[in-house]
Amino acid sequence: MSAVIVAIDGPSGTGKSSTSKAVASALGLSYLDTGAQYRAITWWMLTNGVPVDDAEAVAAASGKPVIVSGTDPAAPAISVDGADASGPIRTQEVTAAVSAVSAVPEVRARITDLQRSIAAGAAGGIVVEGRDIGTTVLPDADLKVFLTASPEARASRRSGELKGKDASDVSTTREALIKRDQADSSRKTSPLKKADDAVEVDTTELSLEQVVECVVTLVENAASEKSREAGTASVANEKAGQISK
Ligand SMILES: Nc1ncnc2c1ncn2[C@@H]1O[C@H](COP(=O)(O)OP(=O)(O)O)[C@@H](O)[C@H]1O
Ligand SMILES: Nc1ccn([C@H]2C[C@H](O)[C@@H](COP(=O)(O)OP(=O)(O)O)O2)c(=O)n1
Repeated sequence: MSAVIVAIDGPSGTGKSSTSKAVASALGLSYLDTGAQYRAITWWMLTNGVPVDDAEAVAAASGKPVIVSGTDPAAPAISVDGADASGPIRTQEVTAAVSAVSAVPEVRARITDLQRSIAAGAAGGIVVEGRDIGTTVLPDADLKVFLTASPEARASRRSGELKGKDASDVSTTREALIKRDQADSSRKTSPLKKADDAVEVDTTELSLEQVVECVVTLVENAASEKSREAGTASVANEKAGQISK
């Protein structure tokens, strides 16, 4: 299969991470979780005493942390200043602060550069998941998928991950999700938005396996289209070469 670049965007709990990892593993592609990068920079701000609601302070510190992302879908990894950050970036404290930090333009510029260089270095192709991959980070991606699901489905999936949950957890999770969606969709710089040329997949009534199957087919079709175009372009170049001789 040709080295395809796949962008998977959508709000929280639509299945981006699970789908992207499974699709990348099935097709031998690299994988990048861009939400983990925004969580990592947020965690660094919190642990270094930067007031996360002060956009100027966040902007001034945005170049300091060294964030390194792994791209193996079977072993997602992220470190900050050399320390493994995969556990700490999933705390409630980070989740509550990440929308504010990721709305700061200097933070986005820095993380976007990092994402583009990782994608450019993935010689065998990559699945990149986030909020603005199709619209801003990789607007020339070979395939763009926008996952959606009802707020109820997303909240019940997310609260299903919590330990010792009770009935009130679903509604609390639902409120927190909706608040984060609103913040992520209404920020000025690169908001959460479906790209015009993205394929929208509503996952509300689908199992994870069905979503993975659907996206694998979309990627395979995009890869065939890409190699067909490359073939057509090389024939055209050959012809142009013969004409110019
Ligand atoms: N189609 C689906 N049906 C049921 N559960 C799902 C589906 N897709 C994902 N999940 C589950 O929902 C939770 C959130 O999925 P995740 O991939 O982390 O979403 P996102 O990355 O969009 O926030 C995970 O526990 C995952 O296993
Ligand atoms: N490309 C991206 C990815 C994530 N973000 C921000 C906005 C999100 O609320 C946070 C966290 O993203 P993450 O994908 O980890 O969130 P969930 O898995 O949905 O909880 O990061 C972003 O602004 N742009």
